[in-house]
Amino acid sequence: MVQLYRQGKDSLMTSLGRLRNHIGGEHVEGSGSLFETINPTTGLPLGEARSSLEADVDSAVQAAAAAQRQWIAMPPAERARVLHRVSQRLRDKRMELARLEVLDAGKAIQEVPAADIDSAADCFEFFAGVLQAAHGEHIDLGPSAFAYVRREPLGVVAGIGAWNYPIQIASWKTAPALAAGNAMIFKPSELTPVSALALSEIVAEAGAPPGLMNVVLGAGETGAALAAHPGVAKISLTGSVPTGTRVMAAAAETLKHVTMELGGKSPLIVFEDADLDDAVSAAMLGNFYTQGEICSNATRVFVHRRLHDAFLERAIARTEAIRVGDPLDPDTQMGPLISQAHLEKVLGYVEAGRAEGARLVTGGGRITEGPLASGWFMRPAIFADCTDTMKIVTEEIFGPVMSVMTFETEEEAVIRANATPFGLAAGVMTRDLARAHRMAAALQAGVVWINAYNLTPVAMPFGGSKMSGIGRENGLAALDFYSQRKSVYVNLGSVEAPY
Ligand SMILES: NC(=O)c1ccc[n+]([C@@H]2O[C@H](COP(=O)([O-])OP(=O)(O)OC[C@H]3O[C@@H](n4cnc5c(N)ncnc54)[C@H](O)[C@@H]3O)[C@@H](O)[C@H]2O)c1
Repeated sequence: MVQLYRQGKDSLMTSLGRLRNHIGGEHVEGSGSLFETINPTTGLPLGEARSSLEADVDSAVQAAAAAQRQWIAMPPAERARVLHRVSQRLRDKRMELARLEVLDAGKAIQEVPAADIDSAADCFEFFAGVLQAAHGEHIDLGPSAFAYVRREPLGVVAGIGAWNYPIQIASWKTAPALAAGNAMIFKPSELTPVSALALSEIVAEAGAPPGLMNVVLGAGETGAALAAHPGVAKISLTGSVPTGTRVMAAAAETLKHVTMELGGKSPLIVFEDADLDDAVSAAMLGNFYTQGEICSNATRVFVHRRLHDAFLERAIARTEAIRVGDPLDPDTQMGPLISQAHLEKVLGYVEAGRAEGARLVTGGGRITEGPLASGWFMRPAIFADCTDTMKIVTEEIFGPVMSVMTFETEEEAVIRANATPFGLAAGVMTRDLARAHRMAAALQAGVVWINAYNLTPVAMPFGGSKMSGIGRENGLAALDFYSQRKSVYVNLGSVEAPY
């Protein structure tokens, strides 16, 4: 078999040809219709695959169940070593994998080795480390009884990924799932199917039983088949809120556990005492990293009235200096959006912002000239004079569009920041640490950054509140979402019965 991750050459014209499911250690074609994955830089196909239907998902479930039985029979230290080897192989293949991800997702090569590949490797390393320490409990029930609580795997779990961080999402789900003793069936986004296949090859090469990580390719119908399958004990989805509610409803039919990593419309609050350059840096990271295609992005930037003009001036200058271009060029800071449909959606939001009276102070147009014209490139945009009810301020855009608003008081900032059904993340920029921690407690979000933005070390739990999600990835918390507890009562005396 030609290893997939060796095929990713430097050239933007690379074609990977036919991609196949990875089920039980075999590369097998799905039984549905053909779909293409497009390189967003060129608009040309990067590869094609047949989508997976119920029968394909069923064979993945059988393979995963068999692998899970073998996996859980291996001593924990041996399982931990497999995950360590996955982490090491990810690091060894860092640049090859990064190039594949650039071709498939259009992310700038300047970002991918650290933000995507290292994050994936760090995650396997972290869960390899904690695997042996995932203990149960002992409960003292007096002289003649005790109980213990076993932490047990769920069995076969499924992950469904979004397209913005393909290998990172696959790893953030697979590493804790395997560490907790489960087998994984992962369905990457149909827009970015490549790197999950590379990851599953690496997991197999690292000594996992064949079928411990399976990959089924396809779009919503494949995901729906996973959510409906009675042999799947848990679904972890990274995607939009509408998909999340659909998947959760489907999972309810067979009472599956769920983790939902969904969308957001997160606030960044810049107080009058913040370091101005740091505040602009945080806002840029929270809006323009990965073309603005990040769930936790701070797309509502509340700047204290006194700092507003200076903030805007510096933010505009730095945004106009962003180098948009070929994502394989190490100097490029922003690549193309993921697809033509997504580009049109984002540009539609720019139009909506204008129509509602927000002031477009920079960017916002598609790049229609030169070599970038054939891909899905746009100039990063900033809107000033936004109000809380505008469409650009209330809806997730998932592109490089920053909305800036002003505020006067801390109380006002909290109320306005929380006035959204989303609750993924928030940021606070201030030199006043008492205020920072007051804000952290008051903001309705799964993650709050103080004087930082969008940093996600794998030891820190990540996830959303309100409509942004259920459950947590990363950190020790993730193990709880991939395991179940079994209480065992042990009687040391005689059995007392009233009859
Ligand atoms: N909270 C997080 O950690 C996080 C991280 C990244 C992205 N996201 C969110 O993901 C969204 C962007 O990703 P997207 O456009 O791929 O989202 P999406 O909801 O369109 O698709 C997500 C995944 O769900 C699958 N899917 C679609 N319909 C399905 C169905 N009925 N049943 C099962 N699976 C189905 C898709 O094929 C894809 O693999 C944004 O809203 C973003 O905020 C969240």
